[in-house]
Amino acid sequence: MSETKKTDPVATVPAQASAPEEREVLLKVEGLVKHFPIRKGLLKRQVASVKAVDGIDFEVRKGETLGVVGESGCGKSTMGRVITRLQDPTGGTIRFEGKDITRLNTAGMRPLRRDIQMIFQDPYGSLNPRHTIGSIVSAPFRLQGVEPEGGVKKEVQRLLELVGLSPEHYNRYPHEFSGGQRQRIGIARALALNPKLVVADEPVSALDVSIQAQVINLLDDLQDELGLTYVIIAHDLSVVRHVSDRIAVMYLGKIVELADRDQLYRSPMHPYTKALLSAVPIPDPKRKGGRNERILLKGDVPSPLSPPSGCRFHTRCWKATEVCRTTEPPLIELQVGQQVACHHPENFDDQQPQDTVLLTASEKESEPVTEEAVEAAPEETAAEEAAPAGTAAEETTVTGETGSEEPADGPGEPAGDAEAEEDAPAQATAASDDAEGTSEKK
Ligand SMILES: Nc1ncnc2c1ncn2[C@@H]1O[C@H](COP(=O)(O)OP(=O)(O)OP(=O)(O)O)[C@@H](O)[C@H]1O
Repeated sequence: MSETKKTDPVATVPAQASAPEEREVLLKVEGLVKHFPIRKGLLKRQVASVKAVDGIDFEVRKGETLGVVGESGCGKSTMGRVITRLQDPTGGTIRFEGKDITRLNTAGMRPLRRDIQMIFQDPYGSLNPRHTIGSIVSAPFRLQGVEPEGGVKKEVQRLLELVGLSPEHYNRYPHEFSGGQRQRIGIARALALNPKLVVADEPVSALDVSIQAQVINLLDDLQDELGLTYVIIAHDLSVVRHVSDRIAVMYLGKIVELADRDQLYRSPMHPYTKALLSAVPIPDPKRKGGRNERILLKGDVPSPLSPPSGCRFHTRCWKATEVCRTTEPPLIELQVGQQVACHHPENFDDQQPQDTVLLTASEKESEPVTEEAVEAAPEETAAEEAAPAGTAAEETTVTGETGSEEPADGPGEPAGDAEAEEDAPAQATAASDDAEGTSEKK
């Protein structure tokens, strides 16, 4: 963890020797694209595609935590599954420790399955109820043919202790545990093979708020102890706040802002980031004076089937002008440690100062309002977790690449994706605990 985290109340961690930006790059993603084809008719002709991830670039350095946030449907989970190669990308490249892993097949990925692990959202669905905890946590050893020193049982018991469970839980079954404990079991399984990169997809969103901090703190402690690198996906900025070194904000398949955690919270540059942040409760009322307005994002996230032209956020942005409608802003580093894709950023010089006339729609769109006004209409905050209207589910039948029909509000199962089945069969069936240390989402 970086030095910046020392001040966090929930994360008291020792400072690392080197600053995050000096550490070696572990994962590098360039131009990453994942489109899901939509097929219709008897011949299953492709008629459109869901642009879940639509050209994103980022890197993750050894020992750091990258938080990824955004509203539901913006492509976070898809990004997570593609970078772990549970799903194949449609385009772009993924490099892990300098090696191009974008097109590796199952056999090629096999040794890397030890190094790259995923923790999923649902601690209830991800553990096979018929298997004992010992069998679940030892699955990665079986699958990789690894015999730990001292034997599998001893190692599994050590892992259980590491995640705060008792070694005596070895012979118990998942239903005997609470949600938080089950997520700990999932974490123990993910850590079994001593991975270098852990991608955690909404690791606490299915848990009680009171338990969330404990699990996040556990991940944080484990990172220090084991030198792990994390990508933590969350829809809520307050979840990633305490553990992230840097945060990427996604909107409709794009990264709109990627910045050091403190910079992002102190002076967000993308209006969307500002809106998301304005909905995060401030725990310290003394600091409230600094931020007493919330931004109510009106309307829903547009459909990823046909995202808006230019800047994808322009249909909901209160600052949008003509250039936003016509020209996509590139993600550029406007300030050291802060990349933004916006023509009219907040807290920085306007990038298109000549373009001053607001789009008519923008004038009516989201706007800063006072806390009092928000309290009168709390249901419209940016943090709202409503499913995006106009997603594939509502508009048409979405078929995965197998041609199998699946609802678009929950289509993220690797098993519904032919590519995933072909190239990562172990992960596609992870719910049965037979995955190589991973667990199934939802
Ligand atoms: N297998 C699939 N087939 C078709 N569309 C899909 C598939 N998986 C995801 N999508 C669509 O891709 C878009 C992005 O989904 P994704 O789950 O990645 O978003 P998210 O930001 O993680 O949202 P959430 O927080 O709700 O999981 C959504 O519109 C979703 O319906």
